[in-house]
Amino acid sequence: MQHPFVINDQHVLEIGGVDAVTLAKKYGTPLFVYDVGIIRKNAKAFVEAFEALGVKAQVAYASKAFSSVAMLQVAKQEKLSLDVVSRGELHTALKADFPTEKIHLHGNNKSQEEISMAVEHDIGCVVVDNFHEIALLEAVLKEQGKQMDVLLRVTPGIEAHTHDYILTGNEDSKFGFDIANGQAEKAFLHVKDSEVIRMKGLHCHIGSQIFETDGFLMAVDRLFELIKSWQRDYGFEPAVLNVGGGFGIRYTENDEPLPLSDYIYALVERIKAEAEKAAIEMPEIWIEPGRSIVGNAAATLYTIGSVKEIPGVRKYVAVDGGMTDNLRPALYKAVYEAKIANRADETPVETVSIAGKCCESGDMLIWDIDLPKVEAGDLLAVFSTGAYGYAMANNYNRFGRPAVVFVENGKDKLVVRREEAEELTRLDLSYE
Ligand SMILES: Cc1ncc(COP(=O)(O)O)c(C=O)c1O
Ligand SMILES: N[C@@H](CCCC[NH3+])C(=O)O
Repeated sequence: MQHPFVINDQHVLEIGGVDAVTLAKKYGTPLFVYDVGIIRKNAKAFVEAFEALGVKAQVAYASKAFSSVAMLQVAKQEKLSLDVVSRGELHTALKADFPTEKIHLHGNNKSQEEISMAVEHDIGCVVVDNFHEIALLEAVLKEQGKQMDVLLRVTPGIEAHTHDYILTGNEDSKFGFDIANGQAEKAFLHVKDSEVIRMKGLHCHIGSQIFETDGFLMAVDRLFELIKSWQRDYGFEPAVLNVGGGFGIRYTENDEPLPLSDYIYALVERIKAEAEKAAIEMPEIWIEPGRSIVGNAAATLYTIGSVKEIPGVRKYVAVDGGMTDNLRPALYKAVYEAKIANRADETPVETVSIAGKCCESGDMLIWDIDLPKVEAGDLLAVFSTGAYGYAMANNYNRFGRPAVVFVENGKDKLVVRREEAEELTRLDLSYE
């Protein structure tokens, strides 16, 4: 299935029960449109899989994929926990009145300010990443007279490259404590003896956009090797195992995502078996899905402007957005599918390339896509833009960031206002 939306009898794409032409007229373009029902369905798929297996779990939405007050309110309604990686993401969570005990702070270089804010608001846990941070956290905790649960982020030496997994002897990563070279154990020994840090368990994250369960299972095996040795040497038993995010979604026909519950069934089975072998109590399982919660829930609507044909070479179809609202094609050569939203069931007749409007030749949203004959004023819907789209939006060329609309059961609501040109000078100070 190319996209999860409906084409109505006026031949127009509908998202969450509202047609794209109406949305574009009402809110302008470029416009991120989320079908909130899909976000809820994705969240429930994880939560209900754990419930069905009777396993204690936390599904922490990785808010880096798309953070806004409305999004975090939906996450809260769906009983998710939350992974934040910055002061801004934590601030957004507080604005959304997210239960602080369900917030986990991540980051490979957390500042004293971020750590202080987390401790001040009594968040649920800090995922510690390096020795510098352990010292900062201890100092802040002592200063505020508090204690904090932590997970130790370890690098298990497994790197997932979508379909294959590479075992690297010496993990080359800016994140976490390496298991192989003993850093993880050194950090564990420090944390275990701390008066203010409570060692709750282990965390690992092997990558993103992963389509198979094998990589996760290999990571679980590595974690249990570690747990068994720490259990033998120090009597350690983890209360929590956090295996990160990375569950893959469909961008194009080359992507074949698993049902989200499949990852959970496989993970729980392996963790149960390993816990039994190690004769320890089944730990709580935490996961941190980002992309798989929001990625396929949104499309971006653009208005087509200039159409430039270079005979025998290429037809460039330019839209009113580009790398400022979707950096992924320029950054990762990411590939997307799209449709002309106002004539969504028309048969493609030509191959064109979709250009953004930034002053960069590399600002291309889609190379070589088959579309019906397009003209200025047509509406282009690019699918699966819900994760790392708005989140990585930027102001290059001083374009304002697009608006975001949530649609559910035929009702649309603006949840992030469009950034207007006047707002782009709000931080500028005069030099006259
Ligand atoms: C630690 C951590 N957790 C969770 C995620 C979310 O990943 P995804 O959006 O692929 O589920 C990431 C990003 O890769 C991450 O670095
Ligand atoms: N931003 C990336 C993923 C980074 C995942 C976070 N560690 C993307 O768009 O695919």
